Amino acid sequence: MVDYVQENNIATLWVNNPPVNSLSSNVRQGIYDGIARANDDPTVKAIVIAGRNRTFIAGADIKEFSNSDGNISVSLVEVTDQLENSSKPVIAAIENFCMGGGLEVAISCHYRIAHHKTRFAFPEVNLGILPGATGTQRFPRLTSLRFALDIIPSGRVFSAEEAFDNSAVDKIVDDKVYEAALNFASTVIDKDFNSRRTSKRSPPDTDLLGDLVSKAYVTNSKRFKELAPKYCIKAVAAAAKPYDQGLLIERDLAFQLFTSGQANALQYAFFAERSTSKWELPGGFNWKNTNGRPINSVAIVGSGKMTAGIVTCFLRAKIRTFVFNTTEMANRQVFINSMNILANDRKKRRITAEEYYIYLSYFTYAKSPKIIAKVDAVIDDLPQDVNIKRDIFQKLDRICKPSTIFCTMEIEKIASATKRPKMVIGTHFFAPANVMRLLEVEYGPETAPRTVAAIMNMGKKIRKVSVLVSNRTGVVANRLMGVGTDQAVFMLEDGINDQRLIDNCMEDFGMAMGKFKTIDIIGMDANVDVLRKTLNEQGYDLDENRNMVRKSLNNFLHSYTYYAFFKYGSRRYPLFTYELSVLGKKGERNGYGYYRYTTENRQPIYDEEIVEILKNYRKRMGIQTRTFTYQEIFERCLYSSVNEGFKILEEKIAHKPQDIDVMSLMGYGFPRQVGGIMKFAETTGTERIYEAVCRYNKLYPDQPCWRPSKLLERVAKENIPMKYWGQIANSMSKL
Ligand SMILES: CCCCCCC/C=C/C(=O)SCCNC(=O)CCNC(=O)[C@H](O)C(C)(C)COP(=O)(O)OP(=O)(O)OC[C@H]1O[C@@H](n2cnc3c(N)ncnc32)[C@H](O)[C@@H]1OP(=O)(O)O
Repeated sequence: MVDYVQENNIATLWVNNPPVNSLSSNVRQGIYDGIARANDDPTVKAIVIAGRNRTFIAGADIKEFSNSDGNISVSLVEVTDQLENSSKPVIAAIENFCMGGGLEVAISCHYRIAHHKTRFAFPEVNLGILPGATGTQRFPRLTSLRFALDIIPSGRVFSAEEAFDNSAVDKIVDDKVYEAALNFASTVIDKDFNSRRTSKRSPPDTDLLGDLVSKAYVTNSKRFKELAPKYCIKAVAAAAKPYDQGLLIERDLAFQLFTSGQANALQYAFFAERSTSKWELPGGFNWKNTNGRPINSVAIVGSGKMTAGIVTCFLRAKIRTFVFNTTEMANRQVFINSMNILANDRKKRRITAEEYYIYLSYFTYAKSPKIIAKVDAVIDDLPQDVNIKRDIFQKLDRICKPSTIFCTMEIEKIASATKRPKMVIGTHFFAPANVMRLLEVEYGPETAPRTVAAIMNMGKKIRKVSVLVSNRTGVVANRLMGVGTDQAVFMLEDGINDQRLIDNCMEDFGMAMGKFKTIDIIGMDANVDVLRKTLNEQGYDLDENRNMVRKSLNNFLHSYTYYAFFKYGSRRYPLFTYELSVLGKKGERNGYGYYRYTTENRQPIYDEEIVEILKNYRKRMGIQTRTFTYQEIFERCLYSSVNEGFKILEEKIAHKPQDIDVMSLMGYGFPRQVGGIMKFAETTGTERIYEAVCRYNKLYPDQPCWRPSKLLERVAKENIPMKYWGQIANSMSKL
């Protein structure tokens, strides 16, 4: 784990713990013992600490936080103290990742040499903790309170150049960092390095503490539903005190965070996100035993609201991207929109000017389908008309090379229209595609495992978190969270006179956005399209029937029929959204939705008109209003999604609860500090949720989302821990 190598009078401690050299217990012990050995050896005059696997250290071993292997070794605090107190100078040779505990190790050394491409960060805040191995005390002393208050509460990654500018590293090299560190070590041998002991210093800007702390509170306020950002600020502020006092404050705050449920949920989310790439198919094919051809070129066919967002994902990954539309104007518009997205990235310094031009050079117009004949994948962005899609994909089937994969959301309909059903798969991007990291990948009954492998690898290449699901009815993430949205609409219809009440309840819980604000952002049309499609599949024409009713608005009999129609058999549908859309409300896009929006300010404004429309609607529908408790709002919006999540598992649409959690976190702004909708179920208690689901099922028999999932029932009754839910679902007979 840590190799000790001596060359002339310099000892090197090589940290070797692939893939990212995390500071597991053996590594900590290895560094500690290595420093002691070098200090005891009179032939050693200086020590270099470096990382094998072409990286320094990416931090503490996160797995050990919740799952200690029982191996008692030194703590990271003891390691950092041991490094600083070394009687011989210690030089850190830093490359690739220097994060969290790795950065705490580096700043406890006496000198730091870094490769110019190193990525530095204190990402602890994203795991619900703080740099509790003296990082909050040493970092501001080495750099400044200003820089530490920028870096530690935000967790943002910073470059070697920024590190150098803020005195976090002493030298940057373009190549061979280890050799540079050895050379540097030979220049400091026998020199006094006492002033290099970080804990002995004071931050250079303690006089500015008040202003800096206030600024940090303002900058990070959006994340204050999480405890860690606030605690990070408090801990860094304590660096203005004498070191020992500051350290006590750091320990106290770190302990509180470590034992909080939020830290547990955030660390769970870290691994859940990574677990989605370990996909499995029912036949035993999986990410390990299946290879897919690399996707080096794609064609996006058609253009809509999301096209430019999707295109830029591929451009940023340097994948040749063809945009194929029948009109030159449509192609040009996609190019302009993509250019605008990249220009914004450049403005915000997410990419350099050079990268901007390189990325754009991967864009190509395709005026004729022949130009895209050799692409590795075609992505469907055509209008929602299945006949148009089938027609175009039939043509492409004849033109494209046999290995070209077709990505569409209409898997079965396109598969049956082509001679390559094995090469047809679903890819669902979430809007805005250039920002949202979730990619839902859907396999159909005939999709080949190697097609799945190719598209899952493509997802990784374009930096998406790809979740594999089986194709049944539409987008799985929408199904998961959509049931909660329907509940919100029903409660509004049934008596809540202020949409903000439901939205505030969800935002207080930590959702990025309330249910009605989400409908407005996604767009009324998109929401209504789902409803229209569902009813159409059952032979019911939503618009035709509404027109019929409109002609006789005050006719009670007709209204009653309308209501009965919409209950459609015994099922209730969230029609108020449709009602608003018919009145011309499109959501944020045209400024009118459940809220109002102005062109200057896209913040939702409460719209009293909604209550008036509601009152008329209720009258027409014969709805008797009633009151709602906060608890009912909370339970109906969230527990309905939990029940749906269990159904998605038992129907084998998703493979494991982590996949469902990632969909809720990355597709719908579920609070990360709760871990995801399934983790929420575990924390709340499945028994409690099951009881509520059964209760609502009795109360609302016209809402099928409350039929209790068999899996939830079993898990609740037998009190089964979450780690077995996927296994149990897989062992249940297919529904
Ligand atoms: C009073 C108590 C005092 C104790 C104080 C302790 C203070 C210190 C705390 C910490 O250091 S917390 C950890 C801080 N570091 C991080 O959060 C970094 C996490 N890792 C990443 O962000 C990324 O992995 C990366 C380093 C940027 C690399 O990204 P890349 O996309 O290249 O690879 P990944 O797929 O993300 O990871 C590969 C592989 O490695 C596993 N892994 C990564 N980091 C860790 C880690 N810190 N601990 C354990 N495992 C880690 C990751 O899960 C992947 O594994 P597999 O999924 O492939 O099995």
